[in-house]
Amino acid sequence: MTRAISLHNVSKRYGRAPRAVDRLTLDIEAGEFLVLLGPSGCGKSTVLRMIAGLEAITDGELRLDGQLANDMPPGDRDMAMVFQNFALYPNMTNRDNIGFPLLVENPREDRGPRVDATARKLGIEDVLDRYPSQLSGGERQRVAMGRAISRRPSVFLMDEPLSNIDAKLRIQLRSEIAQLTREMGVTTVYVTHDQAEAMSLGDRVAVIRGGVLQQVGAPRDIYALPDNVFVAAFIGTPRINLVQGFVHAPPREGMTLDLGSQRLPLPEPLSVDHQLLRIQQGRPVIVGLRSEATRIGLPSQARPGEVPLTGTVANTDYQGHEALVYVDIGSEPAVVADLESPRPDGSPRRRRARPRPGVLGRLKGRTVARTPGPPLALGGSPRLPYNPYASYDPAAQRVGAGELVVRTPPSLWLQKGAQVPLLVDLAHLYVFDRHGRRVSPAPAEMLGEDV
Ligand SMILES: Nc1ncnc2c1ncn2[C@@H]1O[C@H](COP(=O)(O)OP(=O)(O)OP(=O)(O)O)[C@@H](O)[C@H]1O
Repeated sequence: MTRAISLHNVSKRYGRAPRAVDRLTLDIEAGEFLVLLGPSGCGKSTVLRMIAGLEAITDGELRLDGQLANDMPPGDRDMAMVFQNFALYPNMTNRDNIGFPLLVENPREDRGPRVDATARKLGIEDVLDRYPSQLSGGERQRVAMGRAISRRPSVFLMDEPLSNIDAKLRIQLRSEIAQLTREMGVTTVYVTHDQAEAMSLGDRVAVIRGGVLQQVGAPRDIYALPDNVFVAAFIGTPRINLVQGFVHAPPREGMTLDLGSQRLPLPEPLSVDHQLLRIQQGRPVIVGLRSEATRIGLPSQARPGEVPLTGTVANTDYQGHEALVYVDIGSEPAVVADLESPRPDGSPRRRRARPRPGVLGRLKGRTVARTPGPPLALGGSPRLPYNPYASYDPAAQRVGAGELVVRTPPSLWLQKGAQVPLLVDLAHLYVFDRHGRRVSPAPAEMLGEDV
């Protein structure tokens, strides 16, 4: 059996603190694999714990298969949880750990066949008679998974189950989890801060920020059409290039996006999306270009839909199969607050090196993190005059200088400071308004479509 989970306007407040989860509405279909994705402290685990019944719901409704379940005891919900720290009983063998939920369910039943079948599924038959301390991290997590699946629950709740495992094994276990849960057809709610994990696992991904649901959809859809700048920045590697801009649309002249020292011309006749940008005339906007939107090429090599820019190579990041070239186009970065909020308890869980906003961005980030509704996009460092010959400043990289990341073949070696011609594919251009909402491609409601 598998069950549908429905959260309607669910909030959680701990004492007098602002809501850790703020009016969350989400319908999870029976058999669906839904990922809750967001930065540390955004409320993902709290949502999971409320679904499990381990945390009381302050406001709103939780329904399981349509039945109100706010006050249903955890034991009656038929859910199994897998945590990041494995949570195995150290003084029990792995066999007993896997069989423990079966023992609780029915002490008289012979657990052997089900434990063996579970272990076979997870490839851990050889370690059943050892203790958890005698296993590697990956094996321990498989035992934890085994304990969760042995009694065939109707829902799996997984809280960062792979975050204590090294990168290579994590990818292997990730595909094992995907296969296992699909085979079993059990509704799964999976919490992670890792967007790559979310994109590869989820039927749908729900992006949360500061306790507020930002967007929910299939991975392809939220990548292609992020509702706001936070979702755009959180999803995708390398991170989307975000720079500050202005819409320049004088009467009887072509429309351009002013990116600082350069302008991006929008080709005539204007597409519907670009026509609608006229509303933003004179207002600051955020221009988003994913790495696949930009390539190095001469204006004469432009394909239909591509427009030229120029830039200066700021840095090259050799990746083996490709190189990421950071090109300074003389624009100002748009810093998105709260992409990587520090863990409140300061514990070292899942730290990843990422460009961090400057002090101003971090301070502003704290104030907007709890802002319900669309996130604010904040300015970066003060604007400096564009100097193509200026030497590369690594500090500028850390605060997210207004550079474009361009993917190139690894054989192309570009020297720092070199001037490069760029071609921007306008099919991959995003524009967000000053509140961070996507305005191009135009959202369905702007086009008068049903949403
Ligand atoms: N028992 C608690 N008492 C008070 N505050 C809490 C409690 N549990 C969580 N919080 C707060 O609620 C907020 C959301 O926490 P939660 O653990 O749900 O976030 P998260 O997105 O799962 O973060 P992480 O990925 O770091 O686990 C945080 O600000 C956290 O400090």
